[in-house]
Amino acid sequence: MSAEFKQHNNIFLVGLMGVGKTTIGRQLAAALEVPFKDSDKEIEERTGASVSLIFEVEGEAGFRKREAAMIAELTAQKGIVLATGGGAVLNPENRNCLQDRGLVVYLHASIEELLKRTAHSRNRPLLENTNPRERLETLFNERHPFYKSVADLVVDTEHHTVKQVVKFILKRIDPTQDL
Ligand SMILES: Nc1ncnc2c1ncn2[C@@H]1O[C@H](COP(=O)(O)OP(=O)(O)OP(=O)(O)O)[C@@H](O)[C@H]1O
Ligand SMILES: O=C(O)C1=C[C@@H](O)[C@@H](O)[C@H](O)C1
Ligand SMILES: [Mg+2]
Repeated sequence: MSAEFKQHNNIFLVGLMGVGKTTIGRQLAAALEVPFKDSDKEIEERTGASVSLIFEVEGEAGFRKREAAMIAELTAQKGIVLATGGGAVLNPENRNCLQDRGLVVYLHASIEELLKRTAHSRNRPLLENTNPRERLETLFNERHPFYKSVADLVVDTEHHTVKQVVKFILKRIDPTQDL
């Protein structure tokens, strides 16, 4: 069984908006029969406001503060699958929490694919009122090194189905599992 997983029994998913953290995280948690947590959703529940509204009222800096507190709290738990916010890796303390407390999986897809997946999305304030392709490219260039630096495993979600990705991660946790 993978050492990073065994110590805390946690899986943390990182990657850009639309890459599949929530979709894959839910299915992975169901397969492992453990709770699924979504950092963005936990922040919304705690605050009583959508991510978009938090950005509007408190700015990105206000959101990042709430996110750092939430990442510290959630990664302190054991036995969860956590979908992090796309920008969580920007903060060095978040990166330490993720690296030290679970198996970190970087989900990856091309900008082209992410554009398609986020085309009709709401509640992604960083893609509003902007050229989404340019914005995603900038975010990718800025964040890819951070995603890579925290990741124990990188998985392509563009050329594999959700089911295949889940199976791949499960195998990595426990290679002896017959899936
Ligand atoms: N192979 C795949 N893996 C993951 N998602 C896929 C795949 N193929 C298609 N999708 C679709 O892509 C979308 C991914 O969105 P999802 O909300 O899971 O991403 P996210 O990483 O959580 O984004 P955000 O950071 O904005 O919360 C979903 O609509 C999902 O059905
Ligand atoms: O990529 C980002 O910076 C973000 C991604 C979302 O998950 C949310 O956390 C928020 O919209 C910011
Ligand atoms: Mg999500």
